[in-house]
Amino acid sequence: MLSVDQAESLILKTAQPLADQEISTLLNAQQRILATDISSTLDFPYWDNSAMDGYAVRYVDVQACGPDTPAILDVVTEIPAGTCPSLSLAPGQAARIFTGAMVPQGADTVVMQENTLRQGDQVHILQCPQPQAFVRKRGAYYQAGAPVLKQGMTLTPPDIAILATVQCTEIPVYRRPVVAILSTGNELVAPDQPLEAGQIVDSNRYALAALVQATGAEVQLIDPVGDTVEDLKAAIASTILQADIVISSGGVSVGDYDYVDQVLAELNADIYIRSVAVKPGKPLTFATFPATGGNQPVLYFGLPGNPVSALVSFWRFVQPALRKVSGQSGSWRPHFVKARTLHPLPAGGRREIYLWGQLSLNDGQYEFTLAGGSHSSGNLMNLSQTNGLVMIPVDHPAMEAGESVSVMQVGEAST
Ligand SMILES: Nc1nc2c(c(=O)[nH]1)N[C@H]1C(S)=C(S)[C@@H](COP(=O)(O)OP(=O)(O)OC[C@H]3O[C@@H](n4cnc5c(N)ncnc54)[C@H](O)[C@@H]3O)O[C@H]1N2
Ligand code: MOO
Ligand SMILES: [Mg+2]
Repeated sequence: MLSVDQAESLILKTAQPLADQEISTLLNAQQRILATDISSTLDFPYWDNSAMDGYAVRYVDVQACGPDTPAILDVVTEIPAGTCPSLSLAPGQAARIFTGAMVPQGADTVVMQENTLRQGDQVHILQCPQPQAFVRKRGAYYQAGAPVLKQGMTLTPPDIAILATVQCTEIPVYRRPVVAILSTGNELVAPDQPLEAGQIVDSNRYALAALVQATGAEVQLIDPVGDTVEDLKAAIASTILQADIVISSGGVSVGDYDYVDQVLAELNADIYIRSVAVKPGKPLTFATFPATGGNQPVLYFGLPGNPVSALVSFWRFVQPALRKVSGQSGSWRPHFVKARTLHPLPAGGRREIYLWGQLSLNDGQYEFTLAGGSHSSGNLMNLSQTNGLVMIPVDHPAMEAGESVSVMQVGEAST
């Protein structure tokens, strides 16, 4: 049995980024992973432009003015946004200008309309502006050629605004990994089917699909498979041809109907992990199948069937691998924060324990509220709104309320 750290290292060493790239449009770029650095041949702002509705002036013409001694300038042109000024300002002249419009040659300062008085073809400047006030200079925010977005970034709405601004409309992104989700078990019934005695509704399929989708990968739902070697073998054999990653749940323990490891071996998978010293989630299978068609090997995660075990195993081991395979830069590992536990916690044993609950941020300090009810791996009813899992190290003594604990963040902390 491997320790959690050993299992994590082995998985992350084996998982490699998909090399394949594709082109995304701006409207589909949300959450995609950028495959190259992006720079632009354009400065930003593209040209000197006004930050206010008002008058473009020469600073020297207005530097001595005030409410009782206004500078009086001839308004010689009007420049709405989107037009190119047709003349240069000469001494004593001003241009009527609007927010976003190009500042004309000769002008270096914009006076906001509120500090002026318009009289016919002339404008009275009533307040002396700062030199270069309200002029957004060409290249002030970005100079052509500099990197603006980095390879490996997960694109967010502000990044998409930047891509549009630099006119990058064909965005090189990594192909999204295809992740197949396979539930195993004779007892499984679909959520909309009548439940017979002894059956259980297949919740793992939906929870895992949601978790995979949240990483930006593409979900491929496989029909649930019964506990026979033949059915499982057929299902896994066909699934590995269509997916980059396969996640199954159930059938990885030691029961007579737990066939996943046997089938993987019969299909010539390389099995790296069969169990991990973690609770919940001890029976975790991690294997690979050789690459087909020159791509990366297919990764196989056989998660335990217990609904909480399946989720915790995903958060702890699958999600980091998925981040790496997707081409994300930065740390793929789960994010742990130090928090104050609001409840006493049990002692650790021979396995690293994860207990679920709520992480909140109060006055700059994280606090962890342990979910009430049973922390059995078969109880998913108290998992609702889980955003943190407190980690109790191997052989750690019991903890009192108020002690500092390590919490794996699996959602946004509430405030
Ligand atoms: N003798 C031993 N028995 C068990 C051990 C052990 O070490 N020795 N380990 C236990 C632990 S820990 C876990 S975790 C489970 C893992 O079991 P499997 O991965 O083999 O999963 P199954 O036996 O198929 O199912 C376990 C449990 O989960 C329910 N289940 C399965 N699939 C789904 C699904 N898609 N949605 C919702 N619930 C599901 C299933 O009905 C069972 O109740 O093994 C222990 N046993
Ligand atoms: O490892 Mo099992 O997941 O403890 O219930
Ligand atoms: Mg079993």
